[in-house]
Amino acid sequence: MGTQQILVADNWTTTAAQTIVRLLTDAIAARGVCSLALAGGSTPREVYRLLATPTWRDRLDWSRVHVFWGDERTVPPDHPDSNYRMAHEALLAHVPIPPENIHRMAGEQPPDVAAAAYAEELRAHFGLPFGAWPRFDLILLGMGDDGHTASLFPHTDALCDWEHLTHALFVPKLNTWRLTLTVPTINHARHVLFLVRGAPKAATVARVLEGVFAPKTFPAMLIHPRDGTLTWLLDRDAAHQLTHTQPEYVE
Ligand SMILES: O=C(O)[C@H](O)[C@@H](O)[C@H](O)[C@H](O)COP(=O)(O)O
Repeated sequence: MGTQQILVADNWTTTAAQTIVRLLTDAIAARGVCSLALAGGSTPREVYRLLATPTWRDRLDWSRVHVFWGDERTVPPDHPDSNYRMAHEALLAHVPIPPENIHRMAGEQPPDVAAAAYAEELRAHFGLPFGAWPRFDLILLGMGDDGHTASLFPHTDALCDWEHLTHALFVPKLNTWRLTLTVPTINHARHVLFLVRGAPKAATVARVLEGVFAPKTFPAMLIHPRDGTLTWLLDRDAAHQLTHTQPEYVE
C-alpha cells in the first residue's frame, strides 16, 4: 500500500521545486531515465518558472527527463488555455530537453482520437504489454475548488474508467471536452505530488483530506498510489481549515 504525507511549506514554490528535482534525480539514478507528468492550470506555473532558472535548470539532466501531461484542454498547443503552452512558456522552452522527450496530448484532435493516441504513446514509451499500466516516476496534480484533479471532474464518467490509460470526457460545468489520465494510471505512479495553495482551496483541502469519502463529488479522494507515495504540498492558506490532520511544517 502507498504512503501519504501532508506538507505545509512557507517557501511553497522552492519546496515544490526541491521535491520535484529530488524525486526525478532519484529516478534517473535508479533507472537512467525518468517520466514526469505535468499538471495544468495556474498553480504550478511559478514552480515551472523556478525550475527554468539557471541555478535550478542545471540540477537535472534534462536529456533523461520525459515529460507528459496529466490532462489537457481540447485546444491547439498555441491556445492560451493549453496546458502544453503554459508548460512550454514557463519551463520547456528554457531547459535543454530533447523535443522527442516531450509527449504532448494532442488537444487539437477529436477528443476520443487524442485520448486513444495518447494511450498508445504511453504503451510505446513504457513498453507496456496489453493490460499493463504505466508507472510514472512523478505525476504532478493540482486540485480545483470543486475537488477535481487533472480533468477528473465530479460526477463524470471519467471517474469510473478503470480500464483505459486515458479518457476523453465532456465536462458539463465547463461546456467543453477534456483529456485526462485515468485514476488507475495515476494510482500506478511511483510518486504523486499535489500542488495546492491559496485560501480559496482551503475548504476543499479539508473536505478531501478529512471528510467522509465521497469520490464522485470530490475526485481528488480517488488518488492513492497503490505502491507509491502521495504528497500533498500546501501553503498555510490552503491548510488553514485542517482540523485533525497533523501536517508536517517545512520552511
Ligand atoms: O487543466 C487543468 O486545469 C488542471 O490540470 C486542473 O486539474 C488544475 O490543476 C485545477 O483546475 C487547479 O487549477 P488552478 O491551479 O488554476 O487552481
